[in-house]
Amino acid sequence: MKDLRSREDIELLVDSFYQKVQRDELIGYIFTDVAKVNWDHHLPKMYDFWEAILFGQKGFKGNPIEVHFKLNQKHPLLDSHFERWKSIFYATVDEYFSGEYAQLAKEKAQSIADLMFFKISTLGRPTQNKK
Ligand code: HEM
Repeated sequence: MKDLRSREDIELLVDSFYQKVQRDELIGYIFTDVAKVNWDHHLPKMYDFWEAILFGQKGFKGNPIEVHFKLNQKHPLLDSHFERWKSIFYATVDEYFSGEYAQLAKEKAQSIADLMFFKISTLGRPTQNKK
């Protein structure tokens, strides 16, 4: 199996990840019904995000903490949601890629997800962030 090395690889990973996310019974509706995500807009943004995280490219413009903070106010994001997000992400990486960068993608996803949940649950609305 090949490693995750190019923009094309990231596109495959991100497209496949969000296809699974949309169909997921625990978190899918947050994307499709709560946030009503415009995928034509969101997917290219996520390609840029992962290209920045993994390969240091400069294309990503956004404020993920702010976006999820607002989303959490609309609909509480729980620890269980983040755990599911991570497990789908890891499974998708492992389905297509293996190697140093595949490993890095999973480690970065974990640390960003955990930090994001920590910030949301401590600075956001603490009483709503119980499991
Ligand atoms: C249960 C967990 C999560 C949920 C429900 C969630 C949901 C969302 C939603 C609804 C958006 C806005 C999409 C749009 O309308 O354009 C978004 C944006 C985004 N998400 Fe998440 N997300 C989660 C976890 C994560 C994690 C762990 C990461 C990173 C590792 C991440 C990275 C991003 C980025 C980079 C954006 C774009 C931010 C921007 O536009 O500035 N998300 N997410």
